[in-house]
Amino acid sequence: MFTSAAQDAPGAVPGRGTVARARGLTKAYGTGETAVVALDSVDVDIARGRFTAVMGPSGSGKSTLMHCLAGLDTVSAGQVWLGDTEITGLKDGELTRLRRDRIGFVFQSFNLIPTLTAAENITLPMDIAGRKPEPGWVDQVIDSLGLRDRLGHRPAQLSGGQQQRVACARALASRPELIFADEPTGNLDSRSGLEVLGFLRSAVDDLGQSVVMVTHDPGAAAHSDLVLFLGDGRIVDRMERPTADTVLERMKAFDVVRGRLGDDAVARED
Ligand SMILES: Nc1ncnc2c1ncn2[C@@H]1O[C@H](COP(=O)(O)OP(=O)(O)OP(=O)(O)O)[C@@H](O)[C@H]1O
Repeated sequence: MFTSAAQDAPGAVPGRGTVARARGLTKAYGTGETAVVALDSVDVDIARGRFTAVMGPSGSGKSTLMHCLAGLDTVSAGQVWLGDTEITGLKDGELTRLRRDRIGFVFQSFNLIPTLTAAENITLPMDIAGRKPEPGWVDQVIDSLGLRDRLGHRPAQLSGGQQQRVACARALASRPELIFADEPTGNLDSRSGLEVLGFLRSAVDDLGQSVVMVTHDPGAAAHSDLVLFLGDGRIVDRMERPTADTVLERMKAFDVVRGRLGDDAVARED
């Protein structure tokens, strides 16, 4: 049975279960008059086996939310869980292991090691952990990304789209509980971007993965199942089955509100 708190949290999907969640998540940078509240008591459930996009105006707290959910940043208040593990309060070493073993990351800038081949990059986190990949799994990931004939290449010998596909394979190699993608198409041309988005989609549909993607691009968000909209450090809206047009319309509403606030500020100065 669901508690009302779980059902009310943005992102919750009854019957799915949550792969990550936060309650009262607050993150402030600095202190005193210069303090910036990047996240303001956020409650969120990330549904297992779904593709969730996070959108919002610049400075609304998207990256901060991702970093706090992924244990890349400490929180000022509140609690964060990955599965049943409360990550707020874990020691640095425990957090490092949790990120390495249970979370996959895809960044805008690929973050591949230039001296290693594609194959070595893909298995690097598992090699560091001293873990053997599940038989057949890494092969399945490599084939579904079309990387079989590129495995011996170094990053500089690959196109941007191919490098990002290697980064996706690395994120998936350990069969993580949750994959975080931070603007994964930001450095790609539209065709390569579509390939990466299609892969993240099939990682959810065909491989049973859970994905959270931060993006500025309504077209990218349209590949997700659910968009969470952040405004001023709070989740202010959610949209199931988004399309590029409906997401764009919702984002325009932020500009209208900002415009009104700007007018009010001018009026006050008068
Ligand atoms: N290290 C930091 N020190 C001080 N303030 C920070 C720091 N990181 C983020 N902030 C502030 O926190 C707020 C949220 O930032 P965040 O990067 O999470 O927003 P965002 O929605 O990801 O923005 P963008 O779309 O521009 O990347 C902003 O006001 C930002 O200036």
